[in-house]
Parts: sequence; C-alpha cells; structure tokens
Amino acid sequence: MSIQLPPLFESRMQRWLGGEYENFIASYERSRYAGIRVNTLKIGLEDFAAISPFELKPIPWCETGFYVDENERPGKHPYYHTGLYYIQEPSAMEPVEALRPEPGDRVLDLCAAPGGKSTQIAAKLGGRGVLVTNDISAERTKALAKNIEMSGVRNAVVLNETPERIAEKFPAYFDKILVDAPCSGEGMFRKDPDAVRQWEKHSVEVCTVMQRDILDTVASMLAPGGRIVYSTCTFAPEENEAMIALFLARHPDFVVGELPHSPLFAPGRPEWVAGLVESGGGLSPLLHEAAEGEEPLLSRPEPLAQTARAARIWPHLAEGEGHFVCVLEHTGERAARDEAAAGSAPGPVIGAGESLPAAEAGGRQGGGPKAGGRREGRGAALPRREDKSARQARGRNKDAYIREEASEDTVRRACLQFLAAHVTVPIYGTLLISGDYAYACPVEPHRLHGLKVRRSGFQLGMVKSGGRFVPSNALAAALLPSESARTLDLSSAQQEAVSYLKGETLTLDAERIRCAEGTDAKGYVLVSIDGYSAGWGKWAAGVLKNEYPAGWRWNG
Ligand SMILES: C[S@@+](CC[C@H](N)C(=O)[O-])C[C@H]1O[C@@H](n2cnc3c(N)ncnc32)[C@H](O)[C@@H]1O
Repeated sequence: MSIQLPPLFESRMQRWLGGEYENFIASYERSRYAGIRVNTLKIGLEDFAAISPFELKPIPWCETGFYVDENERPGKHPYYHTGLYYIQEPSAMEPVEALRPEPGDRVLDLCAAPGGKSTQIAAKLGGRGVLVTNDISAERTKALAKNIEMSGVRNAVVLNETPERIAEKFPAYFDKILVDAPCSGEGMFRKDPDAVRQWEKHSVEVCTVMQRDILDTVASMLAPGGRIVYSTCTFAPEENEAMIALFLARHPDFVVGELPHSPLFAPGRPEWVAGLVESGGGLSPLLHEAAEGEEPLLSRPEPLAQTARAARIWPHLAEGEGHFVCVLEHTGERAARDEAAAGSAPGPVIGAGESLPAAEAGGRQGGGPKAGGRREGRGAALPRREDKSARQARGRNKDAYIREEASEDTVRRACLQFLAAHVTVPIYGTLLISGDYAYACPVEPHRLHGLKVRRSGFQLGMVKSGGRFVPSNALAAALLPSESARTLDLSSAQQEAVSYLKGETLTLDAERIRCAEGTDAKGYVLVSIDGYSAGWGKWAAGVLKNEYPAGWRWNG
C-alpha cells in the first residue's frame, strides 16, 4: 500500500471492523472516485446529458451527481467556467440530499467553504428562499463566494463569522441547517495524503470540542420543526455517534431522523461508543462528560441507540470516500410562514421593463435629464470619498453599512439605471449598498448589521470613480442570455471561447451581438458559451473589451 496510515488509526479500525477490516484496508489500493454535480440552476439534467463532454455514470445517492474519469480534467472545460457543474467528491453529495432543502426554505450552511454543499443547496432552492452560507476562515470564504457566484446563485449571503455571532442575529430563523463539521478527516486519507500528515492523536480530541460547541449553537437558530444535518468525513466514533448522542442528551426536543438510505450505506455504530465509554478509553474526554456525581451522559442507552439511524459511507462498500451523515429533527410544530407579511420576502429591486422613479431616471439609456437637472454617468457628480472617521468606524468590516449618504445614493442610482438598461427581468431582493457595491439582499438587512459579511447578497456591481457602474460577474453568471439586453454567444468548439475565458480582447463585428429592441451593440454585452452565460464584455468599434474577472480566468 502506497499510503502510510497512522498506526493508531489502523489499530482502532482493525478492532472495530474485525472481519471487515481486510476489505476496508484493501480499498486504499484502489484509486479515488471523481465526481461532478450538475448545476440545475444553469442547466437541466437532460440538457446536460445531451452536451456532456464526459462519459457520465450516475452516483446512486444523488440524482444530479455523476462519476467521471479524473483524467478527463473536468476543471479544464469551458462548461466548468459557465457553472454547468461543480467538481465534488461523490460521498460529499449525500449530506445535502439528507437535508432535503426545498424552494422557499431558509437554509444555513455553517461550515461551508469552499462551497460544494452550498452550491448543491442553492440548486435545490432553485432561486427561492434564502441561503446563508458561512465559514470561520476568512481566506476560505473567498473561494466560497467565487463558487456561489460562478454557479449563478441569486439568493445567498456569504458570512465569515463564528456560529455564536450568527445565532445572535438569526434566532429560530432557519428551516434547515447543515453542519459539515471540521473533523479529523480520516475518510479523506485515500483522496488526500495531506489529511494523513495532519492526523495525530489529538486531532480527534480537538475536533470533538469544536463539534460539540458548534452543534449546541446551531440548535438555537433552527425554527420549530426544522432539520439539522450533521456530517463529517471521518470514521472516529468520538466525532460521529458520540457527538450526536451528546447533543440528544442535552437537547431532548430533537430526535434522529430517517435518512433516504442508499442500500450502499451502512448504519451508525452506537456500540463502538458504548465500548469506549465502558472501557474509559477513546480519544476525547467528552466521551466521559458527566454532571458531578452522575453517570456519563453517553452511558444513557436511549440517545445513543438512535445513532444507529445515521449513515456511514465506507470506501469498501460504496464508490466514494468515508463519510458520516446524521439527520436531527426538531420535534416542535413547523409553523406556516407568511413571508410577505413578515417582510422577509423582498420584492424586486427593479422589475422587468419597469420605469425608474423620476428621481432615479437620469442616466438611463436614451433618457433625458433627470428631475433636478443633474445627469448620472459621465459628467455626473463624483461620489464623495469616504472620510477617515467613517473608514475607522467601519473598522475591520469592509462590508459594513456606514457610508456617506451621497455616495450611497450614487451607487443606488447607478445600479438601478444599469439594471433598467441592461437586464430584462426583475431581480429580487432588498437593494443594499455596502461600500461601493450594490447587492440584492435576500434577508432583512438589519440581520447583517455588525456581522463580518463577505457578500451581503447577490452582488450586482460597483461604482468606480466618476460614478461609472461596473456590473459584477456574479450578475452575468446568474443571468440567462435572454435576460440581458445584449448578448454574444461563443462556441466551445472554437478557440474564441477559451480566449475569452483567459481574459483576452476579442475582435468582432457588431452583427454578432444580439441586441434587444431599441438597443445597439455598443456597451456591456453578456458573453455566453454554447448558450450558457459566463461573464461580461464591453463592445465598441469592433472590439470586445474583456471584463471576465482575473480570479475566474482559465489558467494555462
Ligand atoms: C469539511 S470543511 C467544509 C467543506 C464544505 N462544506 C464543502 O462542502 O465544500 C469544514 C469547514 O469548517 C470550517 N470551520 C471550522 N470551524 C468552524 C466554526 N467554528 N464555524 C464555522 N466554520 C468552521 C473550516 O474553515 C472548513 O472550511
């Protein structure tokens, strides 16, 4: 075997798996499985099957998931850049299947970066409801935001917060919460040799303390009758069944729910935890947690017995890496919610073909001078620079709201003018200005006050010096070509598509740009590949200036 497994890990697995151990260890000789998940926000399953550049083999537990040959390099195809699929380890697709988000739900993905499961949740929401996606690592939320945006998600907020601070702002708010917990990663040893290097005796102990605290905090954010899915990519029972049983002992208003079990999954192993508690062993002191003079919480048979309803995905039984998935159902009554009455189902920022209010109509294409005589766009009043005290007041939080009125107004007007002139469908959300950026925010904006926010919602664009509005690539990626006033379609079979994705300027005639009635070719153009939107370009005099963002470009 080429992988050197930690001896303590091997001896633990051998003890627990007994006769099954040989098969388990033999699975380390096989190569890992690669998967893609079709992003149904951008393409239907049948349509993808018709154009797929790769041979697809269905993943049994996820309707939108497919095994692909890793040598196909799915990250190196224009369709990856148009967000038609997300590259995801097959077992990692199960937690969201167990969560079962439905259009209209409010969902929290607490430990979300880089966003595999968040993009899967967003696809299931189908643009309706709310996704709050969060990671405690600031660095990792950059990739999370990029993946959310490349996937064309319109109803997500991206946070970089602790669970406790989110809980203060969203008490009993979410219908569904995913905790894809930080863990010792034993299930990833085959896929990622780094996981082996990082594993040590104390990993399990450190992780259980984090997991216990995270689970305790999320309970307060769940609406009555809601569902939590807890998942890890480790085999350690301390981080799996024990965490669930401890949670149930502390939160008697929850039960372990049924999973839509694949016959390839195995049940949870409460007896492993019972054995560790009895012997006084294991790698976490939490196994023996007890109030003074009382028996350890985990010696209560009932909560532990429920964990048999969880699922373990084993690499020797299913074609995927090791995972643990458990559903926790709140036993309270799920209340019907009138989103509109609660003020939490925002209407459109601006509707299709809608006229801007007179005070905002100044710079609209073909529009006359606006009321008050000032024109937006070229020659418009410059936004005043934020002064030093305002900058200090904003502190660490770049996305805080404090901003001088004048410039907030400028961003707001510029954004609405852009949408009116370039987008032919309503964009839903509360128009929220954060610094130079405009967002369509899917939650009541007050909930974000004081939080570290990476994206306050669907990023529409920003105002640059001179009051010029630059649309975000998130907006481009989420629009259908038919929803944009100007479009240019490139073919994935032509070099032009890759040239665009590499950030190169294209030379092309006005005839190639499809323009909505009353619009000419000059200006922002939504660039699509085989009919699937990728980004913006700006056309004038036979040249398409490339607006595809540097961080999204095709490398190599
Ligand atoms: C298993 S990874 C998540 C993978 C992700 N769900 C996906 O599907 O792409 C666990 C994540 O938890 C984050 N994390 C660790 N402690 C956390 C905490 N207390 N609150 C929120 N996130 C945390 C880590 O930064 C890491 O990105």
